[in-house]
Amino acid sequence: MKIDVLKTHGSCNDFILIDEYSNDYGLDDEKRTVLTKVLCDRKDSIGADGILFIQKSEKADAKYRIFNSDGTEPEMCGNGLRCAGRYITELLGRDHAIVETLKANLDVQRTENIYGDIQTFEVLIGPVSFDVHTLPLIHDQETLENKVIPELSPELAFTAVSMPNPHIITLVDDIDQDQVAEIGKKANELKSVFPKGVNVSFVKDLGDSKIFVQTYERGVGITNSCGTAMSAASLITCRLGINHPEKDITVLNNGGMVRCKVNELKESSGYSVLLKGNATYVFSGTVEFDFNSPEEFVFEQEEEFTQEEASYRKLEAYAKSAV
Ligand SMILES: N[C@@H](CCC[C@H](N)C(=O)O)C(=O)O
Repeated sequence: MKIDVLKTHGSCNDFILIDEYSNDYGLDDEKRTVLTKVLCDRKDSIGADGILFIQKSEKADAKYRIFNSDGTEPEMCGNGLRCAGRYITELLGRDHAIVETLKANLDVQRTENIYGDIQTFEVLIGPVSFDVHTLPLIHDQETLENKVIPELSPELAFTAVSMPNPHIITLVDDIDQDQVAEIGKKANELKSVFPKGVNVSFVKDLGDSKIFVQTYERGVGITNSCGTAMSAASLITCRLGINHPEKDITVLNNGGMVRCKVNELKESSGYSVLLKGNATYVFSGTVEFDFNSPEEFVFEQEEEFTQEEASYRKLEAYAKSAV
């Protein structure tokens, strides 16, 4: 069968988008898992951190499901939601859409460019919960805030939060990528504490409402950035009194930069986080795929979005100079 694919990225967290809204490819979850594992392989395939499947919805304008590169399906993906949101709004000919995700229907909206002429979208991340059962995290208290998890590390203090996918966040003076990889891998092997795995982020405060975030993603590994992690990190710095709710926080990462704004929800005394950033198209093409011999797929590239990529390189350079 022939499947149209679109390569996109949000802060260089990259995804292959497959439109099941307009096309009936007859996919079921087993096939989606096979497609994801084969097409996301960076050595012998297109390569990506995950696949975004765009589908029709009975509750919202459209639905998106994200599969991590290892074939697992998480509850949510912030960078992916901006890319899916751009695609859905373009498909529907609008600037705004409500998108169904596994746990909530979320708002996606085109917004002012984050830098130069870069197409920018904002998404409202939630529901947010500090209740350890929502991750889940096996712990003897209801919440874990700025505390050591002895099985993971004797010295790093973590906060656990679901966005609604599971995150633990630690604030450090300097980020050592090898340590992020080591602790991230360990946390995801520690099933007695994190039965469903966890995204692990290290955060450095740069002052002046700026932070740098590096994440080890469940189901992927180290990525250039993770949207829900950057939203969680912004929230945690507000809880620690480093940053402030209702004020833009610039979040730098290895793939560029986004802006987050933490909203305090008066009615529930909870939070949501507004995540603003690029939704960039890289190339489109088709994949000739036979599920009986998945490894023998043939990919043909059709269009390269060179202007978008060139504009994004300028943002990357700016973000590097801002660290
Ligand atoms: N990259 C994402 C998060 C994707 C899901 C994550 N790996 C998980 O398993 O929870 C983002 O931008 O939020």
